[in-house]
Amino acid sequence: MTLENIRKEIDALDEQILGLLNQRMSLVEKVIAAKEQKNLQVLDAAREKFILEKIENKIKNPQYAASIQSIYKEIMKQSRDYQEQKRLKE
Ligand SMILES: C=C(O[C@@H]1C=C(C(=O)O)C=C[C@H]1O)C(=O)O
Repeated sequence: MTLENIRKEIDALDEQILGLLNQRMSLVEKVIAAKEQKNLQVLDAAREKFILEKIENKIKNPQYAASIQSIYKEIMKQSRDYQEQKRLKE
């Protein structure tokens, strides 16, 4: 496989990842209102631990584990930061 072809596949996957991240953020938007109704704080450490454990079991190559876990930690951090920013604006 040539570099050009590999990058074409990466670009196609990035399209999918972007679509999913857009969907994830719009669900985070709904989480904000749901948590406010129940008076819950933004951070739910138990939920994040559950997500990270679930992910760990789905990683096919153990060599990717640290990278994928870091990506997920960052996704959840950005999700929390977004929620906090929204709360500050209200
Ligand atoms: C989105 C939520 O808020 C936070 C962010 C999470 C996430 O991005 O998956 C998970 C737990 C919370 O710390 C949630 O509570 O579901």
